[in-house]
Amino acid sequence: MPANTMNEDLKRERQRCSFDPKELTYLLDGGEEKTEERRQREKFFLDDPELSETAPSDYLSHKEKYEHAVKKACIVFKKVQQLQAQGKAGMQNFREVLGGQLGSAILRDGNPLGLHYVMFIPTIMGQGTIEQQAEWISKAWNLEIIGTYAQTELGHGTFIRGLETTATYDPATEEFVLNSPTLTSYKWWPGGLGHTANYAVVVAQLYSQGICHGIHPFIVQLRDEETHLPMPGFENVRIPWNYMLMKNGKVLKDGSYVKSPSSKLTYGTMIFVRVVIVQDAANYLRKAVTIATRYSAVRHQSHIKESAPEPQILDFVTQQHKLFPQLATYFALHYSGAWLWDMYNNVTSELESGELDRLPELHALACCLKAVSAADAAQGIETCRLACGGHGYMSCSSLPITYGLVTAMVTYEGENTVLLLQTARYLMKAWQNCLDGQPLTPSVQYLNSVRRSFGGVYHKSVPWIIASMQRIAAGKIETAHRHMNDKIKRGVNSEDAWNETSIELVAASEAHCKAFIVETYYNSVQQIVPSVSQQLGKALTELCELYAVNTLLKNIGDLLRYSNVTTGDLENLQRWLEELLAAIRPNAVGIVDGFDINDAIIASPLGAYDGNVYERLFAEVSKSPLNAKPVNESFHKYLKPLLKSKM
Ligand SMILES: CCCCC/C=C\C/C=C\C/C=C\C/C=C\C/C=C\CCCCC(=O)SCCNC(=O)CCNC(=O)[C@H](O)C(C)(C)COP(=O)(O)OP(=O)(O)OC[C@H]1O[C@@H](n2cnc3c(N)ncnc32)[C@H](O)[C@@H]1OP(=O)(O)O
Ligand SMILES: Cc1cc2nc3c(=O)[nH]c(=O)nc-3n(C[C@H](O)[C@H](O)[C@H](O)COP(=O)(O)OP(=O)(O)OC[C@H]3O[C@@H](n4cnc5c(N)ncnc54)[C@H](O)[C@@H]3O)c2cc1C
Repeated sequence: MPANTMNEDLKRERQRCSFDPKELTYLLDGGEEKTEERRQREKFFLDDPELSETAPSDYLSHKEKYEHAVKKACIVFKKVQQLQAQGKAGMQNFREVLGGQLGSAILRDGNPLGLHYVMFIPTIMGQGTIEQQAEWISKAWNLEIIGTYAQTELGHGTFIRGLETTATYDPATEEFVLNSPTLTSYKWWPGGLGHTANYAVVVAQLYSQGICHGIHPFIVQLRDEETHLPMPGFENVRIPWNYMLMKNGKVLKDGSYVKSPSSKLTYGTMIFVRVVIVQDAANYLRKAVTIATRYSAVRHQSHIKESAPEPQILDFVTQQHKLFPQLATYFALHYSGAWLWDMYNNVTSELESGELDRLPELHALACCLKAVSAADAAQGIETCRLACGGHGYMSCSSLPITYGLVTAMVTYEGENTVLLLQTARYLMKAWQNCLDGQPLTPSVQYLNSVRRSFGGVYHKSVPWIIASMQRIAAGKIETAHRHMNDKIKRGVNSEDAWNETSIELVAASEAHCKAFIVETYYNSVQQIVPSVSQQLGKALTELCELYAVNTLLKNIGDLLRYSNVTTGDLENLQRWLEELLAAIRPNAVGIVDGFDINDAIIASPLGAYDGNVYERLFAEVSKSPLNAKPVNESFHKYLKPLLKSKM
């Protein structure tokens, strides 16, 4: 590949961008100094020859991939320790390196230590007493032990009250006896459980004095700390009394049970991970849209005008309509994720002082935001793959693997439909409160105002769109509530009525979440615009408008059903969408440059900063061991005899 050449199209794109991409980078990182720190950190990891790929891991066997990942995870851990020793690694850096964008670039096929950091340690922090934290956290931070989070069983993942593993307290020995007596009670899915972890937080049904007290977390040793040989299986495994994490519910030594202030505090780690997922989903989407946008600026094909040269595919308006909403969705999820992270931290500190009032609202928002961000990011990444035509299908484009990682988010940490139904429970209660004139929590306040006014004359503004989306959400909430109650009035019991109404309940929950995202995104941009250059402010505003208009237009049916919008208004919205695509077009490459994603993290010949797409693609396929010899052995072994036998 010619050294230091920059693709001419990308050069031109960069010249025509109306703002300085560096300003966007600093904004997203939280300041120039933070950008510099991040870049240094990335360099520290990515320039390490032991961490850089010699050959793509696609060509390794399953076993080799695992061993490769463990080796790299250990190198990463040692490097994090070095940073910590220099006072350069805070919690956020830890997250970024062990998971997140940087981590997933280094550990492309997954991080064997991921669950240790994202669930094992947070569970001990959230569910352990001070003494238990003192005992386990430092061991875990220093990797003297490796943990995982073993909740899901072969038979139950969603319905955790149905878990079959039991932990029965024996006051005679002051021990718990753990049992997974059936095939369906086998712990199944926990990350790192197979070969990496030697400890786990095991979620089991607590029995004491003959009474079942529901699910609780226990620390269980899985493997010998020296030999790593597995401990005997889950049949009558005895663990000491203080291995039950007892910050919330507890068993006293005599076997009496002390209830937690809320049984749902046991579910705290799941809320934490759902919050993290919103941010992660956004980051994966921005990587995919960076790849697809740069590629679309470099790729020329077909004609807009027969008389003109083949255009950049980014000039097709349909291509813009595929990609620019994904750019905007990144920002929408980024700001909603940041908002949720703040709320999570505030509510968590309230919980520490015994205040539980805001837990239901946090749970309702974390559930729907996790569901919508995972689904939208997955769909957005798939759209980016499709937007790259055949080359997007190649595994070296990084788009298929990115989609694979994000589509898993739809299922883990609470399957999306199930989580949307959790939010719907909250919304049904909120609507009843609204009807009864009871106070509403901030995220559902809009129900009151929407109930008072059904209409609202179209004007070309995001606040009008927010009001329309809230109207749709309130309409769907009201419809689901009414239909469910009609069934109950007709004699259907409430559980069956819930199930029979669940399609509408899920739709209500999604609509509520989308309205929340648009409003949060808009408020965030309103706050940012005065502090940035006029050019960047304009670009950020256009993206926010695009997200709002596009989201509303995707719900035309709902808009017609729940508001007094006219077909003329819809035409205006369509025109506005097209104007925004045209306005964003000159800045598209500048925006993805502003994400400042290192080429090694992009890891795609289609999306590198220099735009040398074809040269990089060629270099990539040359790495395949299949292409090392001109004739593969299978020709002599199978094809040739077959060809001969036909002659
Ligand atoms: C220490 C810091 C470390 C920093 C991090 C450092 C490094 C990190 C390294 C890397 C990270 C980087 C990236 C990580 C990104 C992604 C994560 C990667 C991997 C994750 C792998 C996934 C792991 C898993 O999947 S673990 C298993 C998860 N399982 C689930 O989620 C199960 C889903 N099911 C449930 O949650 C529940 O069963 C349920 C569906 C909610 C139903 O529960 P149930 O008890 O039946 O409740 P019910 O419906 O009857 O409702 C009762 C009542 O309770 C309320 N409720 C329910 N849940 C909660 C909750 N969580 N909180 C509060 N309240 C809750 C519910 O609304 C009801 O209320 P009401 O009666 O209506 O009032
Ligand atoms: C990549 C990956 C990593 C994972 N890591 C871990 C881990 O580290 N630790 C751990 O403990 N677990 C882990 N899991 C398990 C994960 O949390 C569960 O798979 C997830 O919670 C979904 O549960 P399930 O598999 O039982 O799905 P199911 O509940 O069986 O879902 C199947 C279908 O049933 C529907 N359904 C189920 N219940 C309802 C309902 N009440 N109402 C309406 N529809 C319903 C769902 O919507 C879905 O369509 C992981 C899973 C994956 C895929």
